[in-house]
Amino acid sequence: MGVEIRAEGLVMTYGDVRAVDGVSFTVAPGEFFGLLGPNGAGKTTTLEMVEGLRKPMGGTVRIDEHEPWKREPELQRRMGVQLQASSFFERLTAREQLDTFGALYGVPAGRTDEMLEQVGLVDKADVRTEDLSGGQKQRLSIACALIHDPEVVFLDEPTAALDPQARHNLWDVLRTINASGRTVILTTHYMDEAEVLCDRVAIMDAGKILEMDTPAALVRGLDAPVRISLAPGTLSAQDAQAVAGSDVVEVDGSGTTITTRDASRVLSDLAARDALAGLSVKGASLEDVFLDLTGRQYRA
Ligand SMILES: Nc1ncnc2c1ncn2[C@@H]1O[C@H](COP(=O)(O)OP(=O)(O)OP(=O)(O)O)[C@@H](O)[C@H]1O
Repeated sequence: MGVEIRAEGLVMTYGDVRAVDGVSFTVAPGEFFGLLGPNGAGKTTTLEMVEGLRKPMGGTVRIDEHEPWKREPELQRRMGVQLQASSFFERLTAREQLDTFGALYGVPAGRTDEMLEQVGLVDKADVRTEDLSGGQKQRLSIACALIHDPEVVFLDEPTAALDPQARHNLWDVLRTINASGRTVILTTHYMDEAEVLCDRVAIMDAGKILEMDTPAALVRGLDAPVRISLAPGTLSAQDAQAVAGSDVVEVDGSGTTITTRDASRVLSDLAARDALAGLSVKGASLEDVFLDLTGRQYRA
């Protein structure tokens, strides 16, 4: 279960636009891999080459020993590609969509119920797809991609336009998919999503990968200061300045914030002063890494 993906020097141009400009990465069997980047970074085009929907203009991609653009049936059966919600068959219910996709792959009866259960759509089984909410359509499209129990799953912005509750529900579904050993590749604009789901991420911009590593390693590599906040009245500005290890101190109506590169020293001094009321410690996140690399907020 789980395939290996090797992309080397992938190139795709549209006229003058080098949409993908020499992209290389490897995804290990069972890994959860994220492609991150602002609009137009080249994520979808990269994914389409890996899925075999586009033949690379340069470079190679292999899924195990196969070249995906050749679309060999043996490989197709092992791949699940999340369709855009608009690609559903017209006028069918959620159950009928899944039955139809299942029939195409010759999967055993009963699989539809399993999938409805997995994506939390049992009570919507008999609703026509055009009457489902955006989030429900999104989950149904993932169920359709999984109906034939593929070893690798490709998801292009699976949680786009979902409310926070629906996003979190979908994260659970994606974790379950990956926990069963499948390789998962997803693109996303959401840094928090990548941080919690992905084993490794590649940050792309203008057709190139800028950095690739585990989210934790990327955050560590940033070597960013930590912000330690305390409730109002816990520590005066003067006392906060005197805390061992504190670099910058800000005091306002919401409390005292100490910025430091030596959080353990600051925290042990605060503990010694019995000044820990309302403590919150905030380190850098993947979003800070993204900002640092691209010089801007992600353009979601
Ligand atoms: N079919 C196409 N014809 C011409 N240009 C295209 C085509 N598809 C993509 N592009 C261009 O290639 C670049 C990369 O697009 P791509 O869709 O791969 O980026 P993306 O990172 O997936 O963006 P988004 O986050 O908006 O989906 C963009 O400049 C885009 O305008």
